[in-house]
Amino acid sequence: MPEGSLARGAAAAVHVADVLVLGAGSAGCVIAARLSEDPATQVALIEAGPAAWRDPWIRIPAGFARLYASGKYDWRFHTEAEPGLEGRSIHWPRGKVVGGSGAVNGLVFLRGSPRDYDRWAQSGARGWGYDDVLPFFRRMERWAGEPSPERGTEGPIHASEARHTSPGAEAFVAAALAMGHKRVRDFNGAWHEGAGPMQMNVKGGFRSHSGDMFLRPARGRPNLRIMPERTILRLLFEGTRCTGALVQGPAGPERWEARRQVVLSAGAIGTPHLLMLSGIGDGAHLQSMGIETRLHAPGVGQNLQDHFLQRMRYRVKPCGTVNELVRGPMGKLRMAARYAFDRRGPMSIGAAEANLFARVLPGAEEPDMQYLFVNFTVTTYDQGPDPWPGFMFSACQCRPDSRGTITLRSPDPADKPVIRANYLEAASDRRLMVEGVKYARRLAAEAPLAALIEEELTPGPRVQSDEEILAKIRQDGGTVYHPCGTARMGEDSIAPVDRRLRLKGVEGLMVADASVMPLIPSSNIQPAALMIGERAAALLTAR
Ligand SMILES: Cc1cc2nc3c(=O)[nH]c(=O)nc-3n(C[C@H](O)[C@H](O)[C@H](O)COP(=O)(O)OP(=O)(O)OC[C@H]3O[C@@H](n4cnc5c(N)ncnc54)[C@H](O)[C@@H]3O)c2cc1C
Repeated sequence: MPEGSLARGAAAAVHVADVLVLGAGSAGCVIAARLSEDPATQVALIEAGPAAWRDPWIRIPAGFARLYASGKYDWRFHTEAEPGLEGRSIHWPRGKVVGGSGAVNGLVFLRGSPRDYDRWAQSGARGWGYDDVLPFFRRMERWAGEPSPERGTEGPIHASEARHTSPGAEAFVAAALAMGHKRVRDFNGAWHEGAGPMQMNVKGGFRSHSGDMFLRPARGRPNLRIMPERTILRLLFEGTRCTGALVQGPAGPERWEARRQVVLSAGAIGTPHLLMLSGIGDGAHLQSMGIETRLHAPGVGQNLQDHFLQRMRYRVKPCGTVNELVRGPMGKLRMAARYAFDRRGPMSIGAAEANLFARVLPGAEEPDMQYLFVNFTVTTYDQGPDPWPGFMFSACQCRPDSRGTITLRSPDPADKPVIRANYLEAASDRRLMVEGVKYARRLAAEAPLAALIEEELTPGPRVQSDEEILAKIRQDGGTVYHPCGTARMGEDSIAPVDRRLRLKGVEGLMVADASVMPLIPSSNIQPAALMIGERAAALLTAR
């Protein structure tokens, strides 16, 4: 196999562990921490990014926007020119740091709907229905709200309702109630339709992520080696058994060997990329890249799903939006002082402050759109909040039908893979997005919001017909950063991974991250990635 431009130096230093976890992201940190609870199991965890658990911009919830704009800890992926978006290429940030995307994400902590997991089971991931996965959702979380059989209270990831509600967020929820929605008591409970304050993975005003909450407390264990700043180049094999990985370390190439098990947790982009670099993927594609096919697995890199969104941006009357608060040093100082005083205020909020799940299409049997309220507007994140009072909410399709692909650009591990999201390819997605914008306008016209809004900035008042709305969505729509499904579980012959997370046709290789999701959950997907990490650890320890 070609090693590419990343591999330098001559002989690789050899390291051995019982279990080798590849990728210290949301799922990988859970797996390494859980497996190393057994002192007899030697665990090694390999990660490309640094161990920056105490970086204040990771810890402060509002820091996500700064990390996003700066590109710090980001793999900086981009899609190809998207045909459905007038040829625009979309930035796909992915965490490159211990904690992975969970260390840089927007902290929205929603599992999706119980039905999502029943659909997983129906699609061929038997044993992953809601009743099967619920114990693992409960195991990883520590919910600070009202106790319920659906919620865990003893896990490492802290979850709570937003510690701050702005007048805009209150108006958003009130407008949804005026439309006839119910106020949701627990968005991670049995049924989640309606509106309410956002749940976030926050502990005492700080981000609670698996790098910090699972891995950091485990780092003193003599049987756990955490190896940051190492790029995995490809997997190693003996016959049909995966035996380890070739890694580019700070001082040269390293061979990491697993006596018992390799767990690939490099995320929805990294996992299929590494599989293909290792000769596991569609044979014709691998051949076209000059890579010898070890296993013809045409499902690797297929079935890519993501949540697409359209932002509804508003210029509003002065009402305590972040746009107003950050204007001038005094505003910033006040926000910082408030946060320093009691860890509340706008800096305690991640990507959204309030939420609505709604049925938009006539006859829908369950919510098909998610609306996320944000107490600021940006034209682009790198410019920061707009210079006028403003807030926005995103209309996100819960379960898109369009499917994308991840393929190789070259056999060189240093070359980023080719990402095609194929947003809006399915006619059903186009229709729902258009209806989603129209529904958002009805919400904005309800008295509590209408009293604050001065002007719709995006899509804008000139955009009225369905054709105009769709054209605007193609020009302006974006992503909630939830790629998944690129090495899906299933029983059919195309699904690369079985329901025990084993890569089919290879021994000793488990895949455990967002890539195994057969179908995208209806809302933000990190809780599901954490749940997969818990389940993977349980599958490995129950041998
Ligand atoms: C900007 C942003 C905002 C988001 N907002 C939210 C949100 O608010 N709520 C929510 O639920 N979800 C959100 N998400 C999505 C969520 O964070 C991810 O879906 C989830 O963290 C994925 O977990 P994972 O374990 O599959 O992969 P990741 O957490 O991405 O972990 C993969 C790890 O593998 C490492 N890796 C990959 N390739 C290699 C290699 N070759 N060598 C060494 N290491 C490698 C990566 O560096 C990374 O640490 C967001 C994501 C982003 C990027």
